[in-house]
Amino acid sequence: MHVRSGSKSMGRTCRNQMSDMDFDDSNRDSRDLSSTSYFRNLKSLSGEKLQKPPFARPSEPENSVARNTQTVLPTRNIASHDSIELLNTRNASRSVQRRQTVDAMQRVFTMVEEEGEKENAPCIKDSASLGEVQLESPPIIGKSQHLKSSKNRNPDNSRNSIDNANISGSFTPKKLRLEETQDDAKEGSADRIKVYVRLRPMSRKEKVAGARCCVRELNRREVYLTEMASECDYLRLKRLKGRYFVFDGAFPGDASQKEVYLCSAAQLVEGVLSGQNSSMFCYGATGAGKTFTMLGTVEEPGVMILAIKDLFLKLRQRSVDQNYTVLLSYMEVYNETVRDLISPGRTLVIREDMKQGIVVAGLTQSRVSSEDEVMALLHQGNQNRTTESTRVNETSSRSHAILQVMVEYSSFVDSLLVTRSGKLSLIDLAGSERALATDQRTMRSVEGANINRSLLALSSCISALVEGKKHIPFRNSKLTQLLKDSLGGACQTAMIANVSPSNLSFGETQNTLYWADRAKEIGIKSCMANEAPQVAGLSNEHLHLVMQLQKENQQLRVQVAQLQQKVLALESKMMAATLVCECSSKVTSPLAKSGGRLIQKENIGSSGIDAVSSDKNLSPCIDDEADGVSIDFVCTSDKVDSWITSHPDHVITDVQPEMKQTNTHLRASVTPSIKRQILSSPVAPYQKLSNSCINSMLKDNFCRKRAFWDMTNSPYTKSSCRNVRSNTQVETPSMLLQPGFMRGRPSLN
Ligand SMILES: Nc1ncnc2c1ncn2[C@@H]1O[C@H](COP(=O)(O)OP(=O)(O)OP(=O)(O)O)[C@@H](O)[C@H]1O
Repeated sequence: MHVRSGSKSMGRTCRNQMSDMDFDDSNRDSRDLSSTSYFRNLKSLSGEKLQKPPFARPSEPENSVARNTQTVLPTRNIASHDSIELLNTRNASRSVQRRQTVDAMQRVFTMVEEEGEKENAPCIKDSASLGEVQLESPPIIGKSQHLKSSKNRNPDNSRNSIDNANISGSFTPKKLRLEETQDDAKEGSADRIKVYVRLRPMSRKEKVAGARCCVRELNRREVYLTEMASECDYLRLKRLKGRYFVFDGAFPGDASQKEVYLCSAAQLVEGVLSGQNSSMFCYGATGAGKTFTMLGTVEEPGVMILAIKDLFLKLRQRSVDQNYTVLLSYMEVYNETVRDLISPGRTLVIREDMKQGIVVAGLTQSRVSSEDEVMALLHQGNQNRTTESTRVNETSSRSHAILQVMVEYSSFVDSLLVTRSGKLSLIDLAGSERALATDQRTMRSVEGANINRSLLALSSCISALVEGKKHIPFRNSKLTQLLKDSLGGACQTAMIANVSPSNLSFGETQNTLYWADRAKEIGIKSCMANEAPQVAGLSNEHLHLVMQLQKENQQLRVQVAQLQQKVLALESKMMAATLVCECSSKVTSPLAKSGGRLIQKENIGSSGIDAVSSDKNLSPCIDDEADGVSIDFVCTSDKVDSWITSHPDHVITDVQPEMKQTNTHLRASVTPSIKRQILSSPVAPYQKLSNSCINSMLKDNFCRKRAFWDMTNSPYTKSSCRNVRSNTQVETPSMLLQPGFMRGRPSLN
């Protein structure tokens, strides 16, 4: 009930405004009229080309018509006139009234055509600002574009709507602004919300129902709304009511999606790329074309898709080394709850953060790197979005959908490397709808009530912002809470008001245009760009060098991290192996006791080295062999043969002449008992070796086992392991400096 009365009150406001425009014949002599505006009204009321009425007086010369116009319809200086209002000749008889109307139309028609030839100025001058598409200004109605050219007109505008009413030849002055000039629009648009209107084509359903067009787009900025009964029905002209609205842009039914995007949202994408927050939302009655504008279809993608494509294109062009991050989130406000559309689940909570502004806690932020990924996420989100068939729209959105794209990238600005970040919010609001008295309280009507409630809250916020109130009731609904940044913050904001052209939706269209007109007055705070210069005072060349070095540094960091990981892995393996060896040298394996072979894994011979160190006679080194205990030892070369003969069962795996050729390095696979014999017996065939011999042998062995140290320029590198031996005598390779590495390593002296 509250909702309905609210929307009714809005309607009443508009109706009252309309009734204010009724003519009053008693003011006839004192009224003013801007002849050009009057002409425009007549034109717009009477279609493409105003026909001369059949009962006009053709014999009357044109100059006398113009003179008469000056007399009957005194024309003030155009610059001093912002609006016109035609008053109703209530007391005049019907025939007189009709005659007056027709006379006035004819006179003004002639006069304005003369004026138009003199002025002949283009209507839209700033089409270059629309990007690639140079919007022309097709004159929808005759030469009304002539009327737009005067810069002197209406210098102190803040509201741009024009009210008029019945056309009966009676006029009364009304202080309403006629229009903004292009320059005014440019100046004023910097610090206020930009508002656009988009008409959709008449639907098949409306055509079947015999609907007529009640709203027209004029010269890409103005919209004329009229309740006309028939465009050619002059008999009823007196009853016609109409109103002009001037916006930042107006799109007719046949405007393409690209045109709409370039004119309205492309500059928001630019804003985001320059480090600002931008947002855009579509507002209007159900079935007016909001979702079509925002999402569009596969053949005709809407603003969301075009903006994302544009964003990625520009990011690739502008970011240094493709260094950019794009995060995307998609949510809906359904029945006053916020839901994640990418990962649907629990309802989300809105929080207000001092730094970040409005934040939705727990909302998924997906990192995306291409348009295709965004499309996939959008598709996924739209499948989760709540849409239902309603009386008016077969695929009616039952929720407000909000797509947020966070961007961060680095680029060069005036030889400075700058990192910028911005947020783009694209919002497809659910449509307001009229609940009928006969409607049952179904889920649809509950949804409708919630939608209307949030839109009512939005209109309250708009009113409060326009009136400059201290308290803005953003907290009245989830939608307004989420839109707080867009409406009342430092954010570039654009609104597209979608309207149906059908006279069957006159009330909704009037309402939408009214609120769109009000929204135009909402100021926005100046937006500070979120940008951080990285290096100051360097030439371009140096900056490139810095970038290159940063990149190399990054790569090296990755490599170092990878190597560190490898080192740590090896270190842990070595420590484990050391422990196993130490245990095996102290405790006799049960396998050995049973005469079997002891298997030692990862044995690098530390126990053998220990034995040598303690014994000083031998230099055995126990190695890991899969099928036995391997022992390395050195004996004098002349004893090798006799040792081999006396131990025929033991396989000699390696015989190498030792450095000085006097000793031979032997490796034998032996049983543990023989190994003990070798280790404990100081007698031949083992030769007592000097420390230097042992060291050199150990170094050889050590090197062979640890070939991966080659990369560290180890002086122990053998030619067999590595082709190049380093000349640099580095005692300890850099990688060995890893903490804990030395613990398991034998002393080399
Ligand atoms: N500019 C347009 N050109 C062609 N078709 C349009 C246009 N605008 C809207 N339509 C069509 O009108 C119908 C209703 O549009 P849409 O679903 O976008 O309305 P809506 O405002 O989002 O409604 P609701 O608020 O109920 O979700 C759709 O079939 C859509 O294809």
